[in-house]
Amino acid sequence: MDHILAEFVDVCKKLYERKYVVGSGGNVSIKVGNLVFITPTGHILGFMEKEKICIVDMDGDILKGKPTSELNMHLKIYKNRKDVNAIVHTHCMYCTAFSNIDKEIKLITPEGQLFIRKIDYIDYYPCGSMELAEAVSGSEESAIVLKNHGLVTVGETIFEAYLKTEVVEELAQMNYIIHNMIK
Ligand SMILES: C[C@H](O)[C@@H](O)[C@@H](O)C(=O)COP(=O)(O)O
Ligand SMILES: [Zn+2]
Repeated sequence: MDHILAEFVDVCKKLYERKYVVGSGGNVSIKVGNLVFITPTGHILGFMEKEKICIVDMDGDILKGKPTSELNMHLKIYKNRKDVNAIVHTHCMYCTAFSNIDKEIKLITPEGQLFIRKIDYIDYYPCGSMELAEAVSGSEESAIVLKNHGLVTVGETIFEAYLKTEVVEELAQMNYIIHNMIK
């Protein structure tokens, strides 16, 4: 378990380092059996420590700490998708910018084709709301862009969910560059 939590912390720090989140934005979770290990609300991912990781059971009972305000979103995704054991939510700037103008991100790179079957797009719902949780957990895709908010990627492992965040944000950047080159 210790090494799993160490990987969790590493991913949180990398998300912050790569500027996929700033401030206390973003949240991460992993499901191990009936338990969900999840980031605390209002915490800066760049300073995550194992001891700060919250624990919630799949019924939503909080066993440790004060979990993210997006707890319902994480739990609903786990309940709806048995193939998912890890969730990464970030505020990737290029993805979010594309969502603001309702422009789809084309899967133009080999990684995009290989790792991202399709990107789902959902409307804006208030952060932490049950509406947001319902909308995101209703997707069958592994990359979901939240309008004017950010990105959620899911995977069997935390590294798979993390990798998809990197790939989708790179796709968004590449789309942006190409769009501006042909102007
Ligand atoms: C406004 C919130 O920061 C929202 O963006 C939320 O989705 C988020 O990313 C961080 O919220 P927590 O600190 O509660 O995890
Ligand atoms: Zn957010």
